[in-house]
Formats: sequence, C-alpha cells, structure tokens
Amino acid sequence: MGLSGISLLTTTYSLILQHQSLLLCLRAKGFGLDLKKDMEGVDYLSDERKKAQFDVEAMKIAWAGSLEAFQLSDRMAKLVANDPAFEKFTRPMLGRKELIKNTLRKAAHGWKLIVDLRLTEEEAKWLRLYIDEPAYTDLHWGMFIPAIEGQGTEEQKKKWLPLAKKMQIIGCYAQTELGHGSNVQGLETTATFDPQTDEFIMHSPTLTSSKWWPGGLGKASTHAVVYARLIVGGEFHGVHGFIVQLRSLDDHSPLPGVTVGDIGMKFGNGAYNTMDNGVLRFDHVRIPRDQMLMRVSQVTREGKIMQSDVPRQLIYGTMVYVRQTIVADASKALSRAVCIATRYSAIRRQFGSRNGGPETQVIDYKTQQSRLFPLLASAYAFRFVGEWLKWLYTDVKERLAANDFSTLPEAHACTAGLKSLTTSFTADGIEECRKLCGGHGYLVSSGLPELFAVYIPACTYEGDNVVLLLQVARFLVKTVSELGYKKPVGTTAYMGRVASLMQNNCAVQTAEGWLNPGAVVEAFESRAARMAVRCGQQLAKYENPEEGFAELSADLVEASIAHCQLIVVSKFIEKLQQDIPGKGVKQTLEVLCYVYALFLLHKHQGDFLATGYLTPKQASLANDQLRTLYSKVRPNAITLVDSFNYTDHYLGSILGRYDGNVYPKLYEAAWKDPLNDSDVVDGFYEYVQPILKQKLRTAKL
Ligand SMILES: CCCCCCCCCC/C=C\CCCCCCCC(=O)SCCNC(=O)CCNC(=O)[C@H](O)C(C)(C)COP(=O)(O)OP(=O)(O)OC[C@H]1O[C@@H](n2cnc3c(N)ncnc32)[C@H](O)[C@@H]1OP(=O)(O)O
Ligand SMILES: Cc1cc2nc3c(=O)[nH]c(=O)nc-3n(C[C@H](O)[C@H](O)[C@H](O)COP(=O)(O)OP(=O)(O)OC[C@H]3O[C@@H](n4cnc5c(N)ncnc54)[C@H](O)[C@@H]3O)c2cc1C
Repeated sequence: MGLSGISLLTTTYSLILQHQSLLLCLRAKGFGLDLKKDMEGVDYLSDERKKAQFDVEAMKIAWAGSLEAFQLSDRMAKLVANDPAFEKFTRPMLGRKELIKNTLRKAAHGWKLIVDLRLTEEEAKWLRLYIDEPAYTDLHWGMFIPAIEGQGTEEQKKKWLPLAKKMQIIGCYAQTELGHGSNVQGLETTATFDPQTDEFIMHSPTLTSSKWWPGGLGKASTHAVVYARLIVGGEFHGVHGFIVQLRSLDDHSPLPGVTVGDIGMKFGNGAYNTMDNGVLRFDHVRIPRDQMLMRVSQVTREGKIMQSDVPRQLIYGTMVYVRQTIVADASKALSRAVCIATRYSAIRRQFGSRNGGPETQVIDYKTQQSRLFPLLASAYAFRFVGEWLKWLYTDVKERLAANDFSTLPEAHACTAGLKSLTTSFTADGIEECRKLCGGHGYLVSSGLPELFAVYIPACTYEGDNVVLLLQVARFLVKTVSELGYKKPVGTTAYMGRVASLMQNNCAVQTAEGWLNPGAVVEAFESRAARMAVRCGQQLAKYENPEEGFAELSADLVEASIAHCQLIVVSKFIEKLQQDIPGKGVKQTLEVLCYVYALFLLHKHQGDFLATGYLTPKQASLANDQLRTLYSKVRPNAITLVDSFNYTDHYLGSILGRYDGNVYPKLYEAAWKDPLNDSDVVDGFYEYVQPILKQKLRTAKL
C-alpha cells in the first residue's frame, strides 16, 4: 500500500477517534498496521439514554401490551439470541440450496425446542418470529391450520388439526395460480365430484391454472388446502377449499398425478429466498369427498349441494385472519428499521464542528427529525391499531361461532384497509430508514437491505394493496348510500354525523390549538366523510354503477386511505384514554400521537384544503406545531426505540447495535467478507493481469 493509502487510513481513524473516544488498538488486517482497538462493553449511547423523560421499563410494557406479554416475548427473544443454531449473519451470502437447507435445519431446531421445552402456541409464535427467517412453518401455522379451523366442520377439525399441530403433516395454502391471484373467483383449478367413487378429481386444465406462489409448497409441504372450482353434476358451484395430500409421508416424493416444485429466486440476497414458494399441477388426482372443507357448503354422497347458514364469504375467512396478523407485523418491521436508523443517527456525526470540537449528531438536524420521527410515531401507531384489530378479529370470531355474521363486512373492510395502509407505509419507511443511514445503510450488515427485501412483498401477498383499498371503497360507498335509512356503526359511525362534518369547518386558531384530540379527530373525520360523500355524488352520475366505480377508482382509493388513516389516528387517541402506568409514559405517547396525526395532516394537506375543512393558515399552524413536537421527541428518541426491547440478534444490524459501537464493528465485519480471505483476488491471473501486461498496439491509447 502506498503512502497516500496509509495517510487516508490514518485520517479515517482519527475521525473515528474523534467520534468514539474509547477506541484502543484496532488491528487493520491486510494493511500491516496496528491501530486502536475498541473497548468492548462500553455504551456509546449512554448519554442519550440519560436524557429519557419517561420510565423505559414501563414503556416496554406499554409496547408489549401487558407485563405478561413483555415477559413472554423477552424470554423467547433471549432463547433465540443465545442459541448459536440461529446465527443469521451469513444468510445473504448463501446459495439457494444451502439457504433452504439452513432454513430447514433452523425450523427443525425450533420445533425441537418447542417440544422439549413444552412451549405454548403463543410462546412458539414468538420463538418463530425471533428466529427471523421466513420458512414453510409460517404458512403451516399461519394459513394451513387457520384455514382448517375456519372452514372445516367439527369432524374435519378433529381429524386434521391434531396431525397438523404435531407436525405429522406439513401444510400450505394453495390459492393463487399463474393466471389469477387477486380475482379468486377466476381461479381455474377444478374439483369435480365423481358420484361413482365418492371422490373429487383435482385437475389443472390449463397452464395458467398451475398453482403459483404458495409458500412452503415448493419443497416442504406434504399437504395443501387447495382452492378450486367445485363442479357437481357438470355445474360450477363457486370456489372452495380442499385438503389434498401432495407428497408421500415416507419419502416425500410427489404422489401420482402431482407435479410440484419451487418457482425460483426472488428479490434480494437471503431475504425471502429462505421460503420455498411453489408451483403445483394436478393431473386428475382423486381425493375422498370428506376432504372438501365443508363448513360453508356441503356435497352429499348423492352429489347434492347443501348450504349451511354461514355466509359464502367465510371461505375468505383465512385471509381476514392473516391480514390482521400482517398489520401487527407491520409495526414490528417498521419499529425494527426505525430502531436501527435512530440509534445510528445518534452515533453518526457530520459537519458543524467548531475549533476541532465534535461534529453535529445527524439526529439533531431538523430534516433528519422530520423524516425519522414520523416513522417512529407510526411504528407506535401501528402497534396500537394492530392491538385493536386483534380485538376486533377475536370479537368477530366469537360472533361467527355463535352464528352472528353482522360484523363480518366491517372486519373485512378494516383488515383489508389497514393491511394495505400499514404495509405500504412500512415498505416505504424501511427504505427511508436506509437513506437516513446514508451510505452505510446500503451495506448488508446494516440489516436494512434484507429487511426491505423480506418486507416489500407484504404490499402484494394476502391481497394487492390497491385491490384491497378498492374493497374498502365498496364498503364506504355502500355505507354512504344507506345513510338515509341505516345508522352506520363501528368504524363508520362518524358518517352518522355527516351533515355536521360537511358543514362545520376547523376552529383551530393557534399552533397550540392542534394539541387537542377533539380537533384532530374532527379534522380526520371531516376529510374522510367529505371524500367519501364526494365519491358517492360522482358515482350517482353514472347509469351503470360498476362503470362509475371503475372510472372513479383512483379517487375511491384516496377516500379509502383517508378512512383508514382516521381509524389509526382515532385508535391511537383511544389508547391514550386508557390507564397507562409509568412516569412520563402517557405524556411521551401523547407527543407521538400528535406527531403521527399532524405529520399525516401535513403530508395530505391537499385533501384537507381541497375538501374545504382547513384554511391554508390552519394547515400551516399544524406544521408549526409539528416542528415543536419534534423537539419534544428528540431527548426521548433513543429510549423510545430501546422500548421495543429488540435484541441485537433480532435487529441483525451493526448500525443499530444497542451499544452504538458502530465503526469498529463495521470495520471488523468487512474483513470477514470471503473476498478478503486472500489479498489477491481469485481470477486476477486469468482476467486482470493479462490486461495490465498487455502490449498496446494503438499508440494513441
Ligand atoms: C431481515 C430478515 C427479516 C425476516 C423477517 C421474517 C419475518 C417473516 C415475515 C413474513 C412471514 C410470514 C408472512 C408470510 C405470509 C405470506 C402469506 C401470503 C399468503 C397469500 O398471499 S394467500 C393468497 C391471498 N390472496 C388474496 O388475498 C386475493 C385477494 N383477493 C380477494 O381477497 C378477493 O377475491 C376479492 C378481491 C375480495 C374479490 O373481489 P370480488 O368482488 O370478485 O369478490 P366476490 O364476488 O368473490 O365477493 C364479494 C363479496 O365478498 C366480500 N368479501 C370479499 N373478501 C372478503 C373477506 N376476506 N371476508 C369477508 N368478506 C369478503 C365482499 O365485501 C363482497 O361482499 P358484498 O357482496 O359486497 O356484501
Ligand atoms: C412473497 C409472496 C408470497 C405469497 N404466498 C402465497 C401463498 O402462500 N399462497 C397463495 O395462494 N398465494 C401467495 N402469494 C400470491 C399473492 O397472494 C398474490 O400475488 C396477490 O394476491 C396478488 O395477486 P396477483 O399476483 O394476481 O396480482 P395482480 O392482480 O395480477 O396485480 C397486478 C396489478 O394489477 C392491479 N390490479 C389487479 N386487479 C385490479 C383491479 N380490480 N382494479 C385495479 N387494479 C387491479 C394491481 O393493483 C397490480 O398493480 C404470494 C405472493 C408473494 C409475492
């Protein structure tokens, strides 16, 4: 290495010393230099932690939901973090075969722990979350079992659930096909009843009818709940779910008539490639009649279709359940990215040094705060709306069990809308966190690229986000059209006050005036109601409602977003009306709640102004208040992310380390890259040296 290289290194290290004064002796492998090494065990963020204005341990409980939930999650997080079998740092460098084998190994080790330690289903769920590697088990526990629970008869549940819960069979959820995903009624796979043999014949009549995407199908599953067109007596009777065995329980080979495999590599290194998303075709595969999930409709031995009194939509019930869990997962993924970006923003310094003093922590730049703190506030907002949605789902489930189906449409609209809203925001938020970390955010060791790659399909799976918002729009349009004779309830109750929401305008006169939950909720209600009513008025101009709906669909999507944002804001405010123990906890959450609401108001001020609810002056006052709120968040930022209680293992990020010891660890990690195993790169003699040694024929070059 030349002198200029050495002086560059020396300059870099003096900068490091400037930032983290406790570095002692770092050995720069490959450069023959003895540099300073960092002191392990030092908390570089301790000054930040001293600034907290609230009780962090109490905030951890508020985030977890209860002391018991906190203890359970903490126990599982540590169990995984302390077990070397769950190491994951090499994941992005593994080839596909190694990756899948590694995932199978981790899943097997996880299952062994679940059995040996007799973990409850709740503990097992947290264990899988902290193992932090998408695997066939997600679909087995998350969709296959719920599909049987929701759509199976008592007899079917008795037969299949014990096998599935002991993992004596492995299942997946095979709905999507090569040609159709969103349009479930357009699926082409057929299940034709054969009265001669009392069987269904599962068949894939076209290429586009091949099942395509189901997770766990490619290599792991022995069974699937397959969605197919029910054909009895030559007639089509809608799409239904069927339990179909795909592979031998002895040697795992595909059963006769079954063609099954993996669909290939997906976005990113490591990331979702640990999952075996699969392709499946049937060539007249026969299954017994009692393997059709028959809670909604039954096919009798004689080939008669019997409808039970549960609505047909219950066939979509598994999707309602999973969408609800996806909202809860959004807060986890966003909080994880925010934790990394916040800790790193407190460590990173740029500019502002005077007389050789320390430079400014980038977290102190207002621009950084205005990008980061709304994400932090959103993580909390999604956590609380997720908690509420879980309650809503549990309530619907209990009602369904008692044959009360009245709240199913609202549950569908809420789960679809909030799934869409939270996943789109989280996907964008993770990418924003990467940018907030500057260049280092682009390194795999920041944890952000893999988190992003794993997370973004959430905008597509379990319902494309636009398609789902259009479902919310249908629900809103219906609610508006029924206003004259039907009192709206639940999350649309505000529509019952539509006359005043259309007439009254915002009364806020000062920036402080925005620190009022009533003013905030009314602003979001008025905007949502006005946008929905406006869409209703526009739709009324069309003779054909479906044509009008299609024409106005972009506006309808915006009205749905306004409605869903209102739900998140009001559920955050409702949460703050509860008793939340701990010094300063409630006050800090109040600040976050206002940040969330006023950030949305600022971002979507076009809606608030165009609907005539706000004046430009009032919108500007909201923005003034937002700036003040950022200053209130600043001293609590690090402890607010500590309150997520994430282990360094789960975060999987050098930039987000709890101790903030970023630079030495980044440096160390670089030397662990296989490329640095040798000084001279493999391929040098074949491809580089001949160029260096070439005798140029054209003198001009
Ligand atoms: C660094 C490393 C990090 C590692 C992190 C690891 C963490 C792991 C993360 C990931 C791990 C696990 C998660 C992975 C899970 C992935 C699972 C993905 C699974 C899937 O994708 S399964 C396939 C899902 N498919 C869909 O969602 C299809 C979307 N389409 C539909 O839902 C519907 O078909 C439709 C769009 C609603 C159809 O519309 P259409 O109008 O055609 O509908 P119908 O005529 O059939 O019915 C209309 C009628 O029904 C009502 N309705 C519709 N859906 C529902 C419902 N779900 N529930 C109740 N009611 C419903 C609708 O309102 C109409 O009612 P109405 O007639 O108006 O009264
Ligand atoms: C990682 C991953 C895992 C998955 N796991 C599973 C699984 O386990 N099991 C399973 O069955 N499936 C699974 N899927 C499939 C997934 O559910 C579908 O991809 C999803 O429902 C979207 O359907 P699609 O692919 O048909 O999109 P399309 O509907 O083809 O969407 C393409 C575009 O068209 C637009 N569009 C479609 N319809 C309309 C409309 N009516 N109005 C306006 N715009 C429209 C969409 O907004 C989108 O922009 C998975 C997918 C992924 C990516």
